[in-house]
Amino acid sequence: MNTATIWRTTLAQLDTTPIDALTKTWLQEAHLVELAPDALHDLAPDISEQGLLAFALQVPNDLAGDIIATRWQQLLEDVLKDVLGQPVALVVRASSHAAPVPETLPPIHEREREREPQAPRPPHSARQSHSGQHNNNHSGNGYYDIASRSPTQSEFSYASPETLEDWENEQRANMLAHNRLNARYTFDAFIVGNSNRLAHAASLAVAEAPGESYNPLFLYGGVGLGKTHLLHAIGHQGVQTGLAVLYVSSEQFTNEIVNAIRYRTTEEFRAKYRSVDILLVDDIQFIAGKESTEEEFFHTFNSLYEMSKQIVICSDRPPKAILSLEERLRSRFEWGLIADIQPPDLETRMAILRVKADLLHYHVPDEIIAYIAGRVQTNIRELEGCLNRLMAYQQLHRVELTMDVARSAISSLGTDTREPTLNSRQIAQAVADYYHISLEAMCGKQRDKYIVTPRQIAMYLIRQETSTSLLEIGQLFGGRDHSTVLHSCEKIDRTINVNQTLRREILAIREQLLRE
Ligand SMILES: Nc1ncnc2c1ncn2[C@@H]1O[C@H](COP(=O)(O)OP(=O)(O)OP(=O)(O)O)[C@@H](O)[C@H]1O
Repeated sequence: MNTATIWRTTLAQLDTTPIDALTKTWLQEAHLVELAPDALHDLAPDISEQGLLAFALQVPNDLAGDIIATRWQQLLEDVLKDVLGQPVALVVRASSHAAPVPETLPPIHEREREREPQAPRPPHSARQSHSGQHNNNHSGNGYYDIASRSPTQSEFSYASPETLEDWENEQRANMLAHNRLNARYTFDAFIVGNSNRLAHAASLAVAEAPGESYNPLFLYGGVGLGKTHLLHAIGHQGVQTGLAVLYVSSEQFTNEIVNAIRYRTTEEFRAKYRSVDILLVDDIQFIAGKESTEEEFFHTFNSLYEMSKQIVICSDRPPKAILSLEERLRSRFEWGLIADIQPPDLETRMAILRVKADLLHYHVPDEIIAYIAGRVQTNIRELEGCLNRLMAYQQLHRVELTMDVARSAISSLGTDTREPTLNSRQIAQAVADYYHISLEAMCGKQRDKYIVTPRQIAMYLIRQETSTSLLEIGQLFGGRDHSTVLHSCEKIDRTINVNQTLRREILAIREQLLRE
C-alpha cells in the first residue's frame, strides 16, 4: 500500500467519526508522508520510534496543524494503526514548514526489504522535475513523499481561519452548510391535507419558535408520507434564521457513537451534538434496543432539552409502539407533542401530483392526475415515482400524453400500484362496520344521531376516495339530493379540524380500507 492509499483508507474510516467539517476539509487536503526513523527523532524527540511506522501529516496551515495535533492526533494514530495493522507514530506539520519532497518510493511492504541505513533515492529526473533544486530524497526534515507531490500553501483554495475564534466561527458556519438538508424539502413544497394537517401545523410552530412551543416534536407515520420532508423544512427555516441545525438519521447517529467509542472521541461527539440549536433525528425506531446509542441519545436529549434547544424526532410508529425502547426515552418522547401523518386522501394526492408536475414543467391533464392518484393510495414517494415513469415513458415513445398512454406507461413499467379497489359500496360497508350499524340502516331514511353521523362520514369518505359524483352518492344513500350530500361532506370536513376523536375515527376507517 502506498501512502496515498493508506491516507484514503484512513479518511474513509473517519467518515462517520464526529470530526467538525472544517477539520475534515483540512484532512482531505492533507498529505501523508512516511518518515525515515532518524527524521522522526529530529522532529519529535519525545516519541520513541522503536517498532513504530513513522509518518508526517502535512496539513494546509499552522492553525490546522495546531488543531489536528491537539485534538485529533490520537484518533489518527488509532485509525492508521487499524489500517496498517501495526503501531504508528504521527507528526502533524503545516505544509508551509515542510520541505519539498521527492516523488515515489515503493509501497511500505515492499520497502521493508529494501530499507537500508540510508533511505532509497528516487530517480534523479523525478526529483528535478518536482522542485528543480532538491536532489536529495532525504531532505532536511527527513520527509519522503511516496505517492504524490506535496501541495504548496497557495494551492489550498479555501480561506483558512487565522485564530481559534475564527476557527470556531467557521465550525459553526460549516455546521450550517453541512447539515445534510435536502433543498427540495421546504414548507412551500409541502401540500397540506387532512391527513397531515396536524403534523404540518406543529412543524411550522416549531420552526417559528424553536425550543418554545413543542419540545420534543415527535412525528410518526407510514412509509413515504412526508416525515423527512417536514423535518428538513423545519431545518431550512432554522438555517434561514441563523441557527445551527443538524439533521441525522438514527443510523448515522449510531455509527457516529460506535466510532466515537472505538476511537475515544466521545467528548467531540458530545460537543458536536450539544452545540446545535435544532436537532432533527429521522427514523428513531432504529435506535431501540441499541444500548450505547440509547444511552448517548438520552444524554444528548437531556442536555439539549435543558438548554431549551429544539428536538424533532420522526418514527414509523408512536413512542408507545417502539417496543424495545428504554422507558426513560419513551417517556421523554411523550413530553412534547406527538403528531401523526396518515395516508393522504384522493384530493391531497391529486394536489401533490399537480404541484410535482408543475415543478417539472410537465403538463399533465386532470384526468391523468386523477388516474394516477387513484392507483397509488398510500405512499407519496410512489406517487412521485409514477409521475416520473410516465414522463420517461412518454419521452421514450415520443407520443402525446393521453389516458391510454398513461395506462400503458403505468402498467407496462410494472409498478406495484394496484387497481383502484375502493368503491362507494365498500367504503359505506366499512363505515357501517366500524360503527356497528347495518348498511341498510345507514343508507336508509332513519334520522337518529348514531346513524346520521356515520352516514355523513361515509358520504365524506366516498367523496374523498373516489370520483363518484354528488348525485350518485345521493342515490346510494336513499335518493338524497346532491346538496344534502355536499352539506354532509362539508360538515365533516369542518368538524374534523376541531374534533380530534372524529378525525381519528375517520383515519382508522381509511387505514382499514387501505389495508384490505
Ligand atoms: N404533503 C406532501 N407534499 C408534497 N410532497 C410530499 C408530501 N408528503 C411527502 N412528499 C414527498 O414524498 C416523498 C417521500 O417523503 P418523505 O421522504 O418525507 O417520507 P417519509 O415519511 O420520511 O418516508 P420514510 O418513512 O420512508 O422515510 C418526498 O419526495 C416528499 O417530498
